[in-house]
Formats: sequence, structure tokens, C-alpha cells
Amino acid sequence: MIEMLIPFLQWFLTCTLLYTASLVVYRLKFHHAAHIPGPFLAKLTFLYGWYYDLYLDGQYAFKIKELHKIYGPIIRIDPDTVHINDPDYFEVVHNQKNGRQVKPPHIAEMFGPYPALLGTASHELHRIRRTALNPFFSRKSVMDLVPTIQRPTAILCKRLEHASLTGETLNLKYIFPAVTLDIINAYCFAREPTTVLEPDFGKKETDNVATLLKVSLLNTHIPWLMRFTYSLPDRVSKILTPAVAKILDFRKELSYQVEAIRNGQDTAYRTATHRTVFHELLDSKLPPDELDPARLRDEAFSLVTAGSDTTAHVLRGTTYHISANPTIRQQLFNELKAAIPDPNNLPSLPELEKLPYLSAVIHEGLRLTNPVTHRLVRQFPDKAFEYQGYMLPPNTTIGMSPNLVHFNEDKFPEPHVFKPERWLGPDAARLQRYLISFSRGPRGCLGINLARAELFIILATVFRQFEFNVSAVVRSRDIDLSRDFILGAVAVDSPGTLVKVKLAG
Ligand code: HEM
Repeated sequence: MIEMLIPFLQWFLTCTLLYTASLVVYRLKFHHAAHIPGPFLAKLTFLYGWYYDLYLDGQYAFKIKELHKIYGPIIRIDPDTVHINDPDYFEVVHNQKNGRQVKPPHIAEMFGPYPALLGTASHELHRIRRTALNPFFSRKSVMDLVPTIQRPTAILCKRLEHASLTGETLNLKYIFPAVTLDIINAYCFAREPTTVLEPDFGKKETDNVATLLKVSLLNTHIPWLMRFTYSLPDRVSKILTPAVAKILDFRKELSYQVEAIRNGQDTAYRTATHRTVFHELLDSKLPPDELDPARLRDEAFSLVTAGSDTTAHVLRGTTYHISANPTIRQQLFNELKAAIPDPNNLPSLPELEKLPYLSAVIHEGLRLTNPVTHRLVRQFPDKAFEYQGYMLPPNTTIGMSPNLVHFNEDKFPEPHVFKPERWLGPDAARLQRYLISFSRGPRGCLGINLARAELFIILATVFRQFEFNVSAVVRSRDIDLSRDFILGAVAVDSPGTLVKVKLAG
């Protein structure tokens, strides 16, 4: 029996060796990125990135920074991807004029093989989905949402006031996602605030998103594994990969909500004071495929996750930096006290946006605590790029990382220091070009107007009334991002951001 297998094994081994040898020669000599500098192993095999991201737990983003120091501003970080670190080149790549923009499938499917806007690889389909969602996130639509942002914020303030009396310790890791989750749930489904009322501020929901993000990094490296897992019946994949169980339950819960609107069981949108995304989408003229239950379930999942944790992350980091710098906190408080004589009567959003110090604090918060740590990766079928003499033909996979721009010492001297002043000097207008937390171009953040409105309203409301004692927070452990799980994560032994609160004055 064994003898019969030997010729087959020999044949299999020869084919494997031939295939591997030709792949090596192709990647090193004939690949369109063969001329780009970079570590030999990264050019040769994807295992190089796996080692840093999967074995060392989200470290490749940090290693890429070091590789740029060795190999220069353009490097090859895996057999297919070129990474550029040049603040002035971000806008050359990410703008509206470079024709079609495609996301490579392993990047598009990082949150799972979901047919949502964020996970759409094809340019054409992306345009259909984006056109349908854009109107909900325009400046005008967001202006109408101000009371919806204020409601959970007011509830948070009541709880902060209570904590200031009892001396209770609060975890900023949970209180801000509770508010942003309630806002996006209200907008998507006309739901009343609930998370911000929960005793633990909906800890479970925030922890579920953290699990999703860790799994997402795995997806970018081994997309077929997740595709396979999701193709199984839910109960089987829950047993095989318990990490996805919570994600599957969360998707199912969102699906019930969308379907309840579709079949008329949920009519809360009729009494809501604002538009309701899923009611209007269901009522729209989108092609039937786009309104399919699985498609809308996944769009809901994407909007709710992308729309809550990102902004909450900036709120948490910015709150820490304001509180850790008494002079900054006092200057912000002075400005807010003058602009908001009655804390229960907030000025309009445009008035808040005109406050120079608040704006500077928010810009600096977005720069220093930028949540999306993963490289933004695109292909351009209609456009070749030339960078410092290196030709990048159409369809080259190009990655760029906002954090490398935000921590560039030429553009932002002392980049790790929280300095709102840099946004107040004569250079401020020029610096805006390098603030790219929301990315740019046709695939830039859909929710930028909503996120900015939340930052202005929540920070103004909270810092007008409260101050935080952050002496128990260790910045390197609890605030600075030390792992890249698409969004940045803090150290594994961090207890969160534990603070005491008192009334400001
Ligand atoms: C401070 C808060 C936020 C930051 C820093 C941020 C950042 C980003 C970035 C960098 C991207 C591009 C991702 C990529 O290229 O793969 C993006 C896309 C996206 N963001 Fe945000 N985001 C924030 C808040 C929000 C909010 C509140 C929403 C609300 C729905 C949202 C929804 C989305 C969606 C749907 C996309 C995909 C857009 C597309 O592919 O066309 N984001 N965001």
C-alpha cells in the first residue's frame, strides 16, 4: 500500500517545490513591486507580517515605522503591499481625483465577509452604497441630530454628578462608548438611550467590539479562515471559534431590529424627532439586492460598530490629556464658562465650533489619540503613481498610516506631547492638511460630521461641569496605543482608564 503511494508523494513534492521556487523568483524578480526596498523576508512571504501581528499581538504597525527608518519612505511590507510614509504624499493618494479606488478583499473583509459599505471591495458597488448613506451624514443632517447627541450626554452628566458626590471610581473606557452607542442606535433605529443608563455603562457591548477588532486583525492576514468560519451554521462556528460567538449574536440582534422596522412591528421612527437610517433605507429605491435582510443586517453592524467605538476612543484619550494637564484644563474651563453661562443651555453647534481653545483641544485629541491605527490600503485601477523615482503601476496595493503622519516630528514637533497650542499659532491652517484621522477621498470616513459634532458637544458639556482626577491612570499602560487591532488597543494589563470625578469650578 505504502509503495503505491510513493510515486504520488514524489509527484506532489516535486510540484510543491516547483511552485514554491517559481513563486520565490516571481516575488523577488518579476512582481511589479520587486524594485521597492524592504526586508528580504517581507518581500518573500506573508509570514513576516503574520509574525509581528499574529504572534506578537498587533505589532506590525509599529515595526513598519522602524522599517521606514531603515529602508526609507517607500517600502514593501509584504509580497503585495507597498507602504509609503510621507505626510505630503497622503493627499496625493487619498483624494477624489485618482479614478476608481478598490479595497483589496483581505482588507475590505477585515470585519468579516460582510456586504457593508466599509467592507465593499469594488469601486462601483461602493459608490452605490455610499450614495445611499451620504445624505444621512451630511452636515445638515447632523445639525438636525444635535438634540439626539445631547440626550445621552445629559444622562451621562447626571451620572457624573452622582459619582462626584459618592466618590465612585469610573472607567472612561466604558462611559464614552455608552454615549456614542446610544447616539448611533437612536439614529439607526430610533431607540431611546439605554446603554448610558446601565449600571456598568454597557461594559459587555464595549468588550464585544474589542473582541471583534482582535479577530479583524486575524482576518486581514488569513481571510479564508474567517470566510470559512462564517460559512458554517452559526451554532457550529460558535463552537469552533468562541471569539466570534458574541459577534454573531450581536449581528443577529441588529437583524431583528432591521426586520422589525421592515415588517411594521417597530414604528418608533414615526415619533422620533430625527430621521431614522434604517427606516429610510428600507423605504428607498435601492435595488432589491441592496435591501436584502443579510445586507442590511451587515450595514447595521458596520454603522453601529464604526460609529461608536472610534469617537469614544478619542473622547477617552482627549479627556485624559486635558485632565492630566491642569493648565490646559483650566484654560478650557475658562473658555467654556464664558461661552456657556448656564450649563443646561448649550450654545448651538456652530457657536461651539467657533470656540478657539475647544477646537484646538479637539484637533490635538484627534491627532494624538487617533483611533484607526491600521494602515489604510487601496488599489487604483486607473492610476499609476510615481514616488521618488519609483514607478507604481495601476492596481499596486498602496498602504499609508495616519499615525505615522500624526507622529512626524517635522510636522508636529514633540509629537507625543498634548499641545493644543499648535492649532492656535500662525501655522494652524497649514497643519490641518496633516490631520488625517478620518482619512480623505471617496472612501474617507462616512461619519466625520457626526463624530466631530459628538466631540464638540460631549467635551464642551462635560468639561463645563466636571473635572477628572486621573492620578490612577498610567499613560503608557492605559492611554498610549501599544497594539494595532485595526483600532489601537492599550496594554494587555490595563484596567481601563480609572478616574474620580468632581464638580468643576
Ligand atoms: C473620531 C471618530 C472617527 C474616526 C477617527 C474615523 C475614522 C475613519 C477612517 C480612517 C475611515 C477609513 C477606513 C478605511 O480606509 O478603511 C473611516 C471609514 C468609515 N467610517 Fe469612520 N471614523 C470615526 C467615526 C465614525 C462615525 C461616528 C461613523 C458613523 C457611522 C463612522 C462610519 C464610517 C464608515 C461607514 C466608514 C466606511 C466609509 C467608506 O468605506 O466609504 N465613522 N472612518
